[in-house]
Amino acid sequence: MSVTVRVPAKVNVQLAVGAARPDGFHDLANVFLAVGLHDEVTATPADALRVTCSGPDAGQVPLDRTNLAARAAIALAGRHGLEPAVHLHIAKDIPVAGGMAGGSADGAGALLACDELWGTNASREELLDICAELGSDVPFSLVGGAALGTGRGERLTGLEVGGSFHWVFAMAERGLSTPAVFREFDRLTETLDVPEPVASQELLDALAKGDPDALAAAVSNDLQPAALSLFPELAGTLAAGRAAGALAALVSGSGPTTAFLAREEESARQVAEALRTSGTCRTVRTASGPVPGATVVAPGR
Ligand SMILES: C[C@](O)(CO)[C@H](O)COP(=O)(O)OP(=O)(O)OC[C@H]1O[C@@H](n2ccc(N)nc2=O)[C@H](O)[C@@H]1O
Ligand SMILES: Nc1ncnc2c1ncn2[C@@H]1O[C@H](COP(=O)(O)OP(=O)(O)OP(=O)(O)O)[C@@H](O)[C@H]1O
Repeated sequence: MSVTVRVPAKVNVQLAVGAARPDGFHDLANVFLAVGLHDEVTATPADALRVTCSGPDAGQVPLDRTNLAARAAIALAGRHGLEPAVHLHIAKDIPVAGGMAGGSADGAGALLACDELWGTNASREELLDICAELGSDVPFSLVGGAALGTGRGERLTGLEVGGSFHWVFAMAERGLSTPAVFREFDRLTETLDVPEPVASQELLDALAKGDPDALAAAVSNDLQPAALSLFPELAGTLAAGRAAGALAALVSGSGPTTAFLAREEESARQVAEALRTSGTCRTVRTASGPVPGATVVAPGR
């Protein structure tokens, strides 16, 4: 018997960042959109906890108890008085350390897979609680679609989206550490008055209408200057996508993946092709969103 769960990546269409809090985290107005790049997590009974990973970036994924999938299994087992005796296999297609919540997706996926495998029947509320303990992005990986995250990004309100948006993602030659990008944000804003983060009404309206031009005019990422400061070559990738006709070009979350919004599927393909030949990135993918969050795809024997 094993259970497989499919979990999407995310792009942040707005990431408004407040000043550092006493606990080191930052309050956010974080508008997430789940996009059609997926990891799959398969949970199979085993003698002891074990994590394996396949896919082009598998070598960069830790296979010990720091892996978010392992931490999710340990957290669920702990709450239900069980041993986390499970083999978790991650089929990884989401770029690692790319700002697309790849590790978070695996945490949410493992949690749902183990809940199904062990019959723990955790309520949605308990699952979301565990997700929030694992990381700020993990609750969104569970729910998917589109949502506004407040607090450190873990308190979610679902958003209506009136259509599908077409994206191109350019993966960079190396990763960026999320804490390092937030630290660089703190350094760059040290002498500034950082306002309270608020969601943009124009952006929420654009999502609700499904209007790519309006969304392109409203996207923003307060972490972008920090990501560019740590990884200046990303400016060249953003320029190449804009020159190829992208409606908007931005760093995805803490980066270094860059995201390009296109009006339709065909123009997304053209932007992707231009980026592939630009020599400014490692690989290029297209994906649309919103898509559903963590979903059981194969419960079975
Ligand atoms: C940049 C985003 O991906 C945007 O969605 C998220 O804010 C980051 O979410 P995440 O990777 O799940 O982050 P966590 O594992 O919760 O935190 C990693 C580190 O990022 C920083 N961090 C994260 C979230 C937040 N609201 N403020 C922060 O300052 C902290 O240094 C924290 O130690
Ligand atoms: N299941 C996992 N998959 C990938 N990385 C993981 C996983 N579990 C832990 N990690 C660690 O987390 C680091 C960040 O990886 P991840 O792919 O989650 O970054 P990210 O997509 O930038 O995250 P976010 O967008 O949530 O900030 C990796 O360098 C790795 O050491």
